Amino acid sequence: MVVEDRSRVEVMEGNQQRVEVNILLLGGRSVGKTALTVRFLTRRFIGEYGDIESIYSRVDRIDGQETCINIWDSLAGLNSSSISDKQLQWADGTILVYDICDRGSFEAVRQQLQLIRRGRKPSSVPVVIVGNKRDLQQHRRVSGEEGQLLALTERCGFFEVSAAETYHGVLLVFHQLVDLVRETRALRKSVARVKGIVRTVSAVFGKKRAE
Ligand SMILES: Nc1nc2c(ncn2[C@@H]2O[C@H](COP(=O)(O)OP(=O)(O)OP(=O)(O)O)[C@@H](O)[C@H]2O)c(=O)[nH]1
Repeated sequence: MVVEDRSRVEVMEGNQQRVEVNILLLGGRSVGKTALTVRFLTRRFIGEYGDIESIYSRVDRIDGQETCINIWDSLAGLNSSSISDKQLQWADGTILVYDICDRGSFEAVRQQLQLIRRGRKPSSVPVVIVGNKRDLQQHRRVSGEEGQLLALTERCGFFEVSAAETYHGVLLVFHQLVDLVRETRALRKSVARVKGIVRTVSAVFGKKRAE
């Protein structure tokens, strides 16, 4: 029986295990993907970021488990809702970012969600939706309720944050997604285990019936 195990568990010195989680950041232009990534990695907000697409890593201890979080900070293309197959295959979980002052970026998140979920069960692809730039309340174009409703109907996590103002909210976003990825992996493993038992039992009883 072949069980697909994407846990990528690495055994380190002293028999400690390190888990790897790949997180893909998507969203329209200038919604703050790099700002969120930099905030999470360095606790800082710089203000201006170049147009660079990169994969960054940070190691955290989450629930007593050493976890290497790899973050693919994608560049929004001309068509802000496009996602490559390579990105989808790489990601264990996705953060979809919109700017609360830009309705177009909210619609782009809706479209990206459809692309990610194409032909897959919602439970197999953990997604957290993030409304960024919460500090710019006077320019708000997307209400918190709209964001929440989208997340609820699509079974995603949801946060409104300000990469410019706080580190803690940003930390919660990344950690919630890591939790969701770990739950999904555990579920996948137990389903595979049950399928294996069912197969063994059917093989034994099938043989007995044939004798
Ligand atoms: N006021 C405010 N500005 C923010 C916030 N987050 C990001 N910005 C600003 O928004 C602009 C775009 O931020 P980026 O992080 O470069 O956005 P991006 O989504 O990576 O942009 P692309 O490179 O186009 O994909 C920058 O000028 C940031 O300073 C925020 O929480 N509040």
